[in-house]
Amino acid sequence: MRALAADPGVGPIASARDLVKTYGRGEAVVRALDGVSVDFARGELTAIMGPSGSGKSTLMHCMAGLDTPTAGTVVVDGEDVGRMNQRRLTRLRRTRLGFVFQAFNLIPTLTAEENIRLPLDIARRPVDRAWFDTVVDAVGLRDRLDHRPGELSGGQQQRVACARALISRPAVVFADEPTGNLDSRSSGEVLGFLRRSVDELGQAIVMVTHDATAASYAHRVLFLADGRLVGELEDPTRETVLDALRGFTPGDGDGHGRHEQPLAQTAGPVTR
Ligand SMILES: Nc1ncnc2c1ncn2[C@@H]1O[C@H](COP(=O)(O)OP(=O)(O)OP(=O)(O)O)[C@@H](O)[C@H]1O
Repeated sequence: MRALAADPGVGPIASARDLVKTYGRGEAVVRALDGVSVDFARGELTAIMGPSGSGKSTLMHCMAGLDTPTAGTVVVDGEDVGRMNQRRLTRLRRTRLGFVFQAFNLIPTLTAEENIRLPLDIARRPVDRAWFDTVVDAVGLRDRLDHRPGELSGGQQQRVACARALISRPAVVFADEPTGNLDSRSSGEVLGFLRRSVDELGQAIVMVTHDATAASYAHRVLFLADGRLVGELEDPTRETVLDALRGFTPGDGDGHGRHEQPLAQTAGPVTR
C-alpha cells in the first residue's frame, strides 16, 4: 500500500464532553449515555466495547450526528456538531465522515467500482484517481471492480464498503460491528485493512465491536457499561481484552462494572 502523509493537525479529530442521552420519559426513561467525555485521536483505530445496551451504538450515533444528545457537546474535525442544522449535518456526514455497518449496505445493481465512488457521485465531487487506486489496492479489489455485490463474498462486499467509506478521505470512519456478519477469515481481511488504513493512510477509525479478536486490531479499546466509560486498554491483545471483559460483572448493582486489572478509570476525558 502506498503511504500517504496524513494531515497531522492538532488535537483530537473527534471529542465528546459530558455527553448525556436519554430516551423516553418519566418512569420509562433510559439513560443510554450518562456523562461520557472522550477524545478520539487522529491516525488511531479505537474500539468501543461493552455489554449489550451499554450505549456503544448511541455514543457512535451521537458522535456521527445521526442522533442528537440530550446534553453535552460533540466536536468533529473542529466543528460543533450540536450547533448544526440538518442541512449542515447531512453535509458533514457526506463529506467528512465515513460509515461501515454490519450489513454491508451496498447497492446491488451497481458494480464494486460504482459502489465505491457513490459518495463522491452523490456529492458531485470528482474522483481523485490516485486516491481511488490507493484505496482499491489497499482493499485488494482491483480484479473485482466490475463485479456486482451478489458476485462477491461477504468479506469482499465488506471491503467494498470499507473502500466506499474511505473514498472521500473522511476525517473519521465510524464502523458499527463491521465484522459481525463475517467468518473469521473474512473478518481478518477486513480488520487488517482497517488497521492498515490507519497506520499507512493516517485514517482515524472508531469501531464498535463485541469481538475481542476484532478489538485486538485497535490501538486502544474503550469499555462502556451502563452509559459510562469505565476503562480503557492501550495496545490490546485478544487476551487482555478478554481479561478486561471478564472484569465486568453485569448487574452488580452499582452500574459501573468492575475490572480485575487496573484499567484507567475515566473521571475525565479519555485521551491517548
Ligand atoms: N431509539 C431508542 N429508543 C429507546 N431506547 C433506546 C433507543 N436506542 C437505544 N435505546 C436504549 O439505550 C440503551 C443503549 O443502547 P445502545 O444501542 O446504544 O447499546 P449498545 O451497547 O450498542 O447495545 P448492543 O451491543 O446490544 O448493540 C439501551 O438500554 C437501549 O435499549
